[in-house]
Amino acid sequence: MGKAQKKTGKGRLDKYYKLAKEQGYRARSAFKLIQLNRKYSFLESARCCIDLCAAPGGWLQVASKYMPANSIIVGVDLVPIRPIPRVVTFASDITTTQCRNQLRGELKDWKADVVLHDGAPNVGTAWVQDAYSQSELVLMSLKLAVEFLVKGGTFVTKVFRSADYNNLVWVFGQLFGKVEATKPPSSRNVSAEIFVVCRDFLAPKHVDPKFLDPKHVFKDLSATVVEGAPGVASSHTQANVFMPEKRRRHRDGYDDGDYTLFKKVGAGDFIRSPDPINVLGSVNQIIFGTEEEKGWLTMRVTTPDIKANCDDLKVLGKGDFKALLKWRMSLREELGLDLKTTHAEEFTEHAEVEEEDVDEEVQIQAELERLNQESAARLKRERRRANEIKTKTIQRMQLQMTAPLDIGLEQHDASLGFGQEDVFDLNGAAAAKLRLRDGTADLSDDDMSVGSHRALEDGQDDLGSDEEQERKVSRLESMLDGMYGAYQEKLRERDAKFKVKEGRKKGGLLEEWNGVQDRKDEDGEDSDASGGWDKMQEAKHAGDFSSEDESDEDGDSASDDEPPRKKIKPRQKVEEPNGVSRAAQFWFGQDIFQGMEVPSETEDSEQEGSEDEDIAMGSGEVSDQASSSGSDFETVPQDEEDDGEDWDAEGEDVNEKTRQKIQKRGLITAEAASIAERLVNRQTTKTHLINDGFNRYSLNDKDGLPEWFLDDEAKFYKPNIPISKEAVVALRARQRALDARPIKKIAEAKGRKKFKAAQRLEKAMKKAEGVNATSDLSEREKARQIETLLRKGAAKAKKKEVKVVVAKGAHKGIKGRPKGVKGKYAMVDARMRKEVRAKKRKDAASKKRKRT
Ligand SMILES: C[S@@+](CC[C@H](N)C(=O)[O-])C[C@H]1O[C@@H](n2cnc3c(N)ncnc32)[C@H](O)[C@@H]1O
Repeated sequence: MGKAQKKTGKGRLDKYYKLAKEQGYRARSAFKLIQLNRKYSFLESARCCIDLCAAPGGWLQVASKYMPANSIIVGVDLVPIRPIPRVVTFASDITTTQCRNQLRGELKDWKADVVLHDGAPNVGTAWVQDAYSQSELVLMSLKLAVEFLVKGGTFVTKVFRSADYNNLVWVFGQLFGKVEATKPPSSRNVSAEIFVVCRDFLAPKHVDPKFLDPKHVFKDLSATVVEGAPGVASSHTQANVFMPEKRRRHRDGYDDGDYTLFKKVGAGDFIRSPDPINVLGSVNQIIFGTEEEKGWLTMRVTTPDIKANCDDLKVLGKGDFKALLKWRMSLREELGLDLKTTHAEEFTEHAEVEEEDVDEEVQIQAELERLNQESAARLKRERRRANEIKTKTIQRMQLQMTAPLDIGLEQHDASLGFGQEDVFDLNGAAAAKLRLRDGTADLSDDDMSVGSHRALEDGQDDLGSDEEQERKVSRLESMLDGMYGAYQEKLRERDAKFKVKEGRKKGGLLEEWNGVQDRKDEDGEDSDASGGWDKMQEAKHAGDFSSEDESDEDGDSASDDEPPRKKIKPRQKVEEPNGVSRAAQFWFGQDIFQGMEVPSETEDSEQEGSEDEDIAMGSGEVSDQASSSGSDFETVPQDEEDDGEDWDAEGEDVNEKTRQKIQKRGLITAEAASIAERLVNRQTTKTHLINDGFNRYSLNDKDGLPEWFLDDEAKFYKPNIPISKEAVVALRARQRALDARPIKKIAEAKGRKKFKAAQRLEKAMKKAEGVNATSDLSEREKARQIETLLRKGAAKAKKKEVKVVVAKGAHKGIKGRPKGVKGKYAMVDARMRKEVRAKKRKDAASKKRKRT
């Protein structure tokens, strides 16, 4: 079996649909006749053709094209057909004598060579029009064919593979010499339709009227109709009300009578029927006709929803059917047809009565059990509450509703538990300790957080000791750091800017002006850690503090002569007068190097002269340059830790990188640009800048402070450097110029657009060639079609908008296109969004759990 095709949506717009559009046919069904004619060639030789059920006129168009000129073509349909050249049409019901008379009027005494019938009952429109089933329609068309066909003529009809099929073919066989059933390629596989081509009409002088009487032809099938009566639906017609979407069309054709009869059932029948599902699946409406049924309408159980559901069962969804069945159950209980459901309370009462009989011991046992259960439930509740609080706290943090600092202050935050008490409520901790010692701790496992557990485990430890306190604090700190990490992670996910900032920080591209900083700042490792104070101290120890003014002078004069950017030089290492850096001195000063000659760094240094200025605008740094002049200061021995800090082998590289970046990109912050401007205009000097570096922000001791606190400080606790209007304007102008430059992506997008346009045009050209090669079209028609194709090819195909329809209210349970919705649509479930979000949340939570 071939792959099932969709009969709705995109499946409908298949190759033949497009071909029909391209070739100007009104319906894709035109290709069915083309293909049938290709196989049996009945049109070319025909002089008169009757098309029964011809609207919108696809078959008529084909007939007019393939039949010789001046032939007679008559089309009939219930609905009017737009005029077609050389074709006579009228609107009529082919099952009526009026139609027969009209045909007679059109043909006069002519006989038709071909009678075509492609009729299908208009399911879902007027019930009257659907009074005949497909098979009956076929028999009616055969009746007309028998009357109007010439001897040897051809009758082509559509038949659905149903139980009637064989009977119909038998009748055809009685009237025609050759009867063949075929399914043209353009007929969809999903459709049960089949075409029967009856050739060589025998034109008997007398046709037994029974051959054309549905009652006789479909006689043995009448039982099915009886089966379809309300309340006793046949298994064939019964719909699976609980899984309507899974219902499949039977391969042997339409369900008989399923679309031709509008069935009603009395509410009484539904309530009393032993098989309510069958009733619901086979009727369209439940009515309240009798007095008894009308009485049910006023009952409380018969809600307005139930009444509305009864009105049209075909539009109901699963929930509505369930409601109807529940309603039926309630009514049956009321009517005494079913026993009332025994309620739980009744059982309880019963149990209580019995309890009086059981002896005291059992009662105590039960009481104990109850208490146990109660306490277990209480514990569970508390645990849940603690979890909720914890989740909320984290959520609030993620939503930036809580500063991380607040978490520590939330004394009742169960998630932080005992450790928190230790830090913020020492009395509480002491009391807990006492309780533990006295053995009066009445805390159950669940009453304690992680912290308290640990406290219990370390029961013997002295909680009041400083070490213990420190341990607790550090535990809390690490917990907070962990939470902060999670919070930052979230921030990073959400905020692209944050990512960029962090990246810059890591890359050592500090953009803000932070005053004079020590060398380590440049590494981006311990930014601000020692501040200007350390720098000053360092300079002092290095013995260059006294020479500052001197170097200032040099610096100033240099800045006077040249623009500041030229003056930017790689950072120099602080050197001792003997040419060895202080760090190297310390290193080689260790015992192990005793007696060895200390190498001179100046030899290897690429730097030229120590008096060079060291102004790094891009990084917002102005660093002092140690003078090489002799020192009047006593060198204070450094402790070992200092050594590590001062050892800055990569410092020069980083500075070089910064310098290169500035050279490449220029000054990128308004602060840096303003300072540069002031330097150029001699409004400030290097000395001033250095002095400005010693401010209240530079002398902060940041050791041991938590990361989140330092992050916050870095954002808000920093000097406010004045920026000039001109600097801002200049930077903006540069940014605008950058923005205006065509970027690679735009160029790529343009290229793609061009490429697609070329592709479209090429496709249109190919189609046009196809049209040109068709022999069926006149030159004029060809020209018109080619023009349309090329026009369409040149235009960009518009993306069709998809309308989203929520499957609730009136749309609930609807299959197929909802009312009033045109074009493409997507049916969505109202719950779906919530469920998808909940699933995402759960997945994320479980992932996180796995990670930790
Ligand atoms: C599939 S369409 C026919 C398409 C047509 N062969 C074409 O190519 O355009 C079926 C047609 O049967 C018509 N029909 C159904 N019952 C009819 C009846 N009793 N009398 C006349 N036409 C009827 C419908 O109005 C509908 O237009």
